[in-house]
Order: sequence, then C-alpha cells, then structure tokens
Amino acid sequence: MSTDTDATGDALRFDRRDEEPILSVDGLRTAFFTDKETIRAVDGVSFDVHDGETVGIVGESGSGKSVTARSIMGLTRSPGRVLDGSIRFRDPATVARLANSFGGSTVDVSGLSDDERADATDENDFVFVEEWDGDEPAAGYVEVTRASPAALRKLRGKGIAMIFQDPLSSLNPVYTVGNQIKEALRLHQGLRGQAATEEAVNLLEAVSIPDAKRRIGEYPHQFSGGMRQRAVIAMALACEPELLICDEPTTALDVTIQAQILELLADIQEERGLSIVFITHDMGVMAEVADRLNVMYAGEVVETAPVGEVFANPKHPYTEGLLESIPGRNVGEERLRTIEGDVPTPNEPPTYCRFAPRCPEAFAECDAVHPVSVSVNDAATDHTAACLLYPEDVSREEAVETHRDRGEASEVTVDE
Ligand SMILES: Nc1ncnc2c1ncn2[C@@H]1O[C@H](COP(=O)(O)OP(=O)(O)OP(=O)(O)O)[C@@H](O)[C@H]1O
Ligand code: NI
Repeated sequence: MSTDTDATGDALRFDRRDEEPILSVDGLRTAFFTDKETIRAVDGVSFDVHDGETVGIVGESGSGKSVTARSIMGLTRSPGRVLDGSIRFRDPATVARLANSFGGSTVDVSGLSDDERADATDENDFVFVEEWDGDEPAAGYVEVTRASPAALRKLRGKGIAMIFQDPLSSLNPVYTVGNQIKEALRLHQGLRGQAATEEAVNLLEAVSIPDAKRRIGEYPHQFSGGMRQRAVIAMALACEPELLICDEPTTALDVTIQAQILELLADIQEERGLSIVFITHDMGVMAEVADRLNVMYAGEVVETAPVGEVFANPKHPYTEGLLESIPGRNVGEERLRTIEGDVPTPNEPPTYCRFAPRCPEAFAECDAVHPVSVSVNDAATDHTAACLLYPEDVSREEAVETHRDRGEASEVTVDE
C-alpha cells in the first residue's frame, strides 16, 4: 500500500526493485475450452511483484483479473487450463519447505549455466534450488504452473493466500468463526487447544474486530459484511502468507467500511512485510492501495507503470477512459460510463487490437496489427503500453512496424 510516500519509503521500494521479485508471472496464458469456443481469458500476461509492494490489477468486468489470480493460486479448474508461460514464486522459506516435501521434483540448478539449466529440467520438476545454506535450500523458486495438486495445497495458505470479494465463499456457515481460524492455525502453525484459541483472539483483535473473545464463538451469519471480511483476513493471516492476493475484497462493502478495510490491509502489510496483489475495477481504490499498476483488457496487460505515473501520465486510451470514469473526476454525474460498449470475449488469437472497436484514437492499422507491450518513449524505464501509438517518439509508421515485427515473432496458437 502506498501509505509511506516520503523519500525514505520510495528509496526503500527502489532498493527492493533491484532484487529478484517474490513473484514473476511471465507470458501466462489461461484458456477455457467450452463446446462453443476457446476463451483466452488470460492471453500473455507478465508482471512482477517485489517484496513488500502492492501490485494492482485493474480492468473492467471480464478482463481476466480473477482468472489471473486463480492461475497464480493454482486454482484453475476444467474446462480452464494454464496453457503457457511461467509463474515463479521465490519465497526462500516456501522453496525450502516444498523441496523438503517433494525431493523427487526438486532440481539443483545452483552452479549450472542457463543452457545447462534448460537441459536439466523436465515437466515434473517444480522446485528449483539456486543456492544452498549447508543442506538447506537458501534460494530458488517454485514453478507454480508445474506443481502437483499436493504441492499446490502446501503452497496455498502459507505461501500464497487469497481473499475473495464475497467473504461468505471463504467461510463455512456451519462452523463458528473461531473454529475456522483455529483450523487454519492448526494446519499452518501447528497450534492446538488453548494456544490456538488465544492466537485466534489475537488475530481477530489484529483485524480490529471488537469484543473478539466473545465473537470467536459466533457464526459467520452473525457478522456484518465488513466484519466477515475482517474475519476472512484474519483467517488468511493465520496461515502467515508471504504473498496475499486480494480479489475485489471491498467491492461488496459500503464506502466507509471499504476505507477501513483498505487501511487495515495497509497496516497489516507494514507490520508483516506482506507482498500484495490487489485486484479491483475501481481506479479510485487503486490510487489508495497500489504501488504499481497493471491495466488489463480482454486478457492482456495493456499498460503498466508506478501508480502515480499512471494517474499523472496515462498513455493507453483505455487507461484514460478508466480514469475518466472515476466518480467525482467529472462533475455532475454519479457514475460516468465514458467508454462505450463492453469488454469483448477473447475467443480468437489477437491479430488486431482488442480495444480498437471502443477506442477514440483507433486508426486503420489497429484492426490489422496486434499491439505488444513497448516502452512508451525512449526516456521511460518503467512505463509500458500495448498500443500502436507507442513508442510516442518515433513516427507512427515506425511504431506500427515495431508492433508488427514483435507480434509476428511471438505468435502462438492454442491447441486443445
Ligand atoms: N469457468 C469459466 N468457464 C468459461 N469461461 C470463463 C470461466 N471463468 C471465467 N471465464 C471467462 O474468462 C474471462 C475473464 O474472466 P474473469 O473472471 O477473470 O474476469 P474479471 O476481470 O475478474 O471480471 P470481474 O470484474 O467481473 O470479476 C471472461 O470472458 C469470462 O467469461
Ligand atoms: Ni473477477
């Protein structure tokens, strides 16, 4: 969360960006194979999350935000499948934990050259150790897209936890809130009995639920919407995750409660050094929480930059449209719908710009060339857009050629 915007905070963040990211999503493609069509819900998405930072994914309904989140959690279900790309989770404790449990799927790549690494790995490997501390893996990564169901169960919760929009989907109506938190504490921290009860009360207090001692004996339906979402956050914290994925965690809540939950997440992040992936369709919320922003449209990331840069200097026409639809930015109307039309279902390979039909700045080539992510101009080190208008400091013909060449080089097909 971007609560500390002072110089020290920025310096810290900058230092972290020199290190390896805790999560790297690279060229992720996840599709649903229905009788009628193949829906390319996530179609070549790449982004990194660094230690302690909040990375936002924003976009309208149907842009592929939740499918991205579920892919990272290893929760894609038939008819959906991750087809391509990698999801690397670099938390050292998780690498050591999974290497100890799944020795047969662990590869020691420390000391190998890049070519040797490529040869040494096969489809069944998913824990890659790059550095040892005596007998213990000290650094490396877990390749989520290759992990077995058993490994994914070990990864979820303690490695990567997720909070959904609807807290009721994460809470079981027949058990008390306290029992559900205690179960998470037993599974992930080995706590039982009195110790578990005490920690459950501590966690409810940590998420600012008043009268926690009494409320752990209550059932989810006895909690208000905001209190339920706090209980779900407490459950996630019981797993002591390194990375927390929040999928529209405040969308169902009224504005005041929403602000309280966002503040709570910011406090928890600072205390525990959590890394967060935050998903919302609300640019106003993004301004509050994110350090970096990925704007998604029809399965693709169309713009990425530090959050302040997106707001001060948006480049993709879609991002500009999203910003204009923030209530309050345009006086007079409650909620402006500045972008006409809907997100198309990405059911064919992108040979054109998927936003072109709605784009106020579209020109002829937008129907014939698929834009790839490029730096928005020569000076930009940390700002990309997938739009034929960029790079903005070359001629339009040259820009279009860049996209055409790079698009052809990376052309991919979907096989069932
Ligand atoms: N189980 C499924 N079967 C078929 N298609 C699916 C399935 N789940 C998602 N999709 C499709 O994948 C695309 C992306 O959906 P996703 O839920 O990721 O969107 P989103 O950005 O999270 O939208 P929202 O803001 O409404 O939550 C959509 O076209 C959706 O219809
Ligand atoms: Ni969603």
